[in-house]
Amino acid sequence: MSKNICFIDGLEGILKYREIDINQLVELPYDAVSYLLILGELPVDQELAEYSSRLHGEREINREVMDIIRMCKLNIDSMEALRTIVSFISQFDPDINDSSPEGNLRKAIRLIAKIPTIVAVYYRMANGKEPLPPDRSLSHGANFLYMIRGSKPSQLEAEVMEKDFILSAEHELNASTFSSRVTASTLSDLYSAVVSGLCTLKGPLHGGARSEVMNMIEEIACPENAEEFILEKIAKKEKIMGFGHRVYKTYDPRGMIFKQLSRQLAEAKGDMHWYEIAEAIENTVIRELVEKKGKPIYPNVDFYSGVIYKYMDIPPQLATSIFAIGRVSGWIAHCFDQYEKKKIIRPRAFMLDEC
Ligand SMILES: CC(=O)SCCNC(=O)CCNC(=O)[C@H](O)C(C)(C)COP(=O)(O)OP(=O)(O)OC[C@H]1O[C@@H](n2cnc3c(N)ncnc32)[C@H](O)[C@@H]1OP(=O)(O)O
Ligand SMILES: O=C([O-])CC(=O)C(=O)O
Repeated sequence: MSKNICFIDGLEGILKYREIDINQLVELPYDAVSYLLILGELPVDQELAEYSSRLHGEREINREVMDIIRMCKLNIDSMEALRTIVSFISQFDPDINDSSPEGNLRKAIRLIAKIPTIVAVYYRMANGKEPLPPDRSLSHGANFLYMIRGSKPSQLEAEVMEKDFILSAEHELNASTFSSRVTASTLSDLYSAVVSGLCTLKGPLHGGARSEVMNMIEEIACPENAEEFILEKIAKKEKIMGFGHRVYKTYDPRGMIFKQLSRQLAEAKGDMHWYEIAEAIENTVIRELVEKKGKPIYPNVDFYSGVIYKYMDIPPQLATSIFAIGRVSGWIAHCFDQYEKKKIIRPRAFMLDEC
């Protein structure tokens, strides 16, 4: 595979997957972006139809898996359930011991297809509702919303969910992808590598920031409270969740798209409340940290995505799992790249001083 999986220019705010700009990618179906990441090229129509049909046909989970999900406690973050269940389902994969590229692709498709079902089944059980079987006729985004809600989403909501998965899908050597790659570098199996990614994504300095953003917005409650809340956090030297990035020293291009999408949802629902709280937070952070202190602390991918979930009635408990549904294609693309290298990743301890 010749094209780089990801390119980031953190000073100019440019992001590409396989040489295609994120602003173009976000207009495609998630299945096409998943194919691009994993197989290296955008699919032609027939290839996309076949890939989607394989993905949509692998969404179901078996009875034993449902029984184990039922045993999870009801009040945990869905990431805890997801991490456990992904580890559990590897034993049912007929290709678990086939590490050929074809065997790995079949495992990849099962993982990408089943992860949204696991999250939705856990969520419905935890809320005392019967789980729903996936609907093969729906896109990745629409099917996920259908499985958690029990009714088909509006076209706008389905499109926003697809775009969320695309914007979350890949980001070079972020902490969770690095974890997955390290696991793959030992030639361990794909399920193990994805479990590594899940465990690392969960932390609040990484994918876990999304649910913290939602909690913060709820705590602030109205736009007039935002400034005082943020000033207090800054005075106490606390980090503001959903802001700052190791690589971007300007506005995260995905943050910009998420902001537009959350405004679009707010306008469509005729309710600017959550959007206005978010904008008041952003204005205060930019004024206090960027303009007054010269620190490049802008909204990252986790900030306005949290606002979107408020408009789609998605609870904080699901936020990081939704990130994982998108990111799994990126983890797998990196694992495939690592499997081809057949080289163990083993940094020296002094490199930690540079982290
Ligand atoms: C999908 C993702 O993983 S995107 C990131 C999601 N995480 C978050 O939103 C959590 C909040 N943000 C952060 O913790 C950080 O910005 C990180 C982890 C994303 C990046 O961290 P680093 O590159 O190591 O930056 P670091 O933490 O060293 O911060 C540099 C300076 O900016 C400040 N800073 C960084 N982020 C923030 C923030 N969100 N709020 C307030 N101050 C911040 C730090 O306090 C530090 O100030 P100092 O130099 O005066 O000590
Ligand atoms: O790249 C990183 O460090 C964090 C990350 O996963 C992202 O921004 O999507």
